[in-house]
Order: sequence, then structure tokens, then C-alpha cells
Amino acid sequence: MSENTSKRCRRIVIKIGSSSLTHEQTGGLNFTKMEKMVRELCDLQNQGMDVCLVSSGAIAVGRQSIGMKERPSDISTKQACAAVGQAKLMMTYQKLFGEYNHAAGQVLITKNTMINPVSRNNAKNTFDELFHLGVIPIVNENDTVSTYEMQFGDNDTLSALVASLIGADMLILLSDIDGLYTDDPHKNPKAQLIREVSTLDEKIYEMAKGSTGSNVGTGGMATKLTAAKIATFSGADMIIANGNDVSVLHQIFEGEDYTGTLFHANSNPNFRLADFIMESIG
Ligand SMILES: Nc1ncnc2c1ncn2[C@@H]1O[C@H](COP(=O)(O)OP(=O)(O)O)[C@@H](O)[C@H]1O
Ligand SMILES: N[C@@H](CCC(=O)OP(=O)(O)O)C(=O)O
Repeated sequence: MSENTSKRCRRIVIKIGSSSLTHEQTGGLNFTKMEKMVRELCDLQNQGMDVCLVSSGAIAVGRQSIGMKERPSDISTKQACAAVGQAKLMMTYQKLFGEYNHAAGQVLITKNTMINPVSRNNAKNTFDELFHLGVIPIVNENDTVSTYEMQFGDNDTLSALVASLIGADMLILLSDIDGLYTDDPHKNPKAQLIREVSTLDEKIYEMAKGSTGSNVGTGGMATKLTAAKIATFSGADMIIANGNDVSVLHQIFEGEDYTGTLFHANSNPNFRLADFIMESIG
């Protein structure tokens, strides 16, 4: 991304996946990484940007707190894990943002929030007011009340819907991988990293596999391309980068070289957020 593009960003959404927030061996929170990410976000806000964080991790963190070894598959166990984990996540974020004298607020969203025009507008007003007050919204799906029929299930799509709703210029997905490869690199060692995508066509969609590379992630690359469609059609650039080193955030916004895949904004005048939600996830 050129320096000019990065400097123009006013409102950004950053999504971090469960695998980037937790230690692979134990499932426990990676405090060092969280602390560094919070510092990066506070610094971006200090530069005058409206910053929104979409954080996964509720189920993974809850599961670890309860001492559950296996990844839960039934919805009620996931809901119970999320109830414990979301509270723990927010407690940690509040403490870390507080250390930098920044305020964070929790916004939990369900598919209903996005489908219903009244609640969608209410959510937008809440985001606008939080930005106005200088508060960093921390968003997750409201997993404890979302059933199979009514859940997004992945925060890639959710983060793109939020980016579209709040009119963000940029969405960054911090993943456990450097970006979009020509194939899943965990399965195909010859897969190559793609640096830029100007048009989302069939060739690109075929590269992304739905399988996740970790024990805690959801969606794999397929949901990231759904997110790319929503974000770019809504006029935002989207970047997939590795959450392993969160200093990639200031590399992006300082116009430095960074490793990742940039999907160029490609505003589509026919794109209507509400129609998209009804067609694809409603
Ligand atoms: N074409 C592809 N390029 C890169 N990763 C891919 C691709 N297809 C599938 N994947 C898988 O997607 C995973 C990233 O998604 P996910 O497991 O949901 O993690 P996160 O939520 O941290 O982003 C990678 O670890 C990789 O195994
Ligand atoms: N809402 C769920 C996360 C779902 C999800 O998308 O997870 P991930 O693939 O780790 O980004 C949770 O907080 O556990």
C-alpha cells in the first residue's frame, strides 16, 4: 500500500483471530502479543484514527479456563465457553487499554443485529457515539445467544460487515498466516503468497480453502474472501497479515514494506449491505 493510501485512513477495523491471541500448546492467552497489539491500536488512535477491534477468542479462552481439553463441537458447550471467555477477554482488554489511558467498550453482535434495519441502525449509532467519545469498540459475535441458525460463526465476515456499517477505509485481518496463498500452504508447500488483489474473480476464490490451520480458528481462508468482497465492495481496502508480529500494523500505516495481501477497495454502486446480508447470511 502506498504511503498516501495509508495516511488517508480515517477509520479502521482490525480483526484478530483466536489462534493469534492464544498459545498453541496450552490455549492460554498470549499476554505479550495482546499487550503489543493494544499499544499499536492506542498509537493509531493517538494519530487521529477511529479504531475498532474485532476480537475472536471467547470460546478458546473459556475452554481453557474451564479446563476443557477437546475443542467443543456442540452449540451449548460453545455458548458456555464463550460466556466465560468473553468476560475474561474483556477484563484483560480493559486492563491493557487502561494502562495506556485509553477506554474500550464491548459491542456484541448477532446476525439479527445486522438483518433488522432498526437494530442495524442502532448499532451504527452506538459505534458513531463511541468514536465521538474516543472509545475503542471491541466487537465479537454474541456467541452465548447465537444458535446455529442465527450465527455468523466466523469473525472474518462479521468484521467486514462492521467495516461496511461504520464506513471504514480499511479492514485488517490478523491471521495465523502471512496472507492469501495460491493454495493452503499447510497442505501445499509450493503455495505462493499473493501480494495484491485488484479484482476478486473465480481464480482467487478457488485458492481459498475453508479448512483452518489451527485447533482454535474458524473459517480458514474462504471466510476471509467473503470478508474481502464485503469490505472492498463497500469502499474499504482489506489486508490479510500475520498476527504473529503485530508491528505489521505500524508498518502498514507508516507506508513501510510489510508482508501481507492487500485487496484493493473496489466500490460497487450496486452493493447494498442489507441485500448482501439477506442473500448470503440471512
Ligand atoms: N489459499 C490459502 N492461503 C492461506 N491460507 C489458507 C488458504 N486456504 C486455506 N488456508 C488456511 O487458512 C488458515 C487461516 O484461517 P483460520 O484458521 O481461520 O485462522 P485465523 O482466524 O487466525 O485467521 C491458514 O492457517 C491456512 O491453513
Ligand atoms: N466468536 C468466536 C470466534 C469465531 C471466529 O471467527 O474465530 P477465529 O477464526 O479465531 O477468528 C469466539 O470469540 O470464540
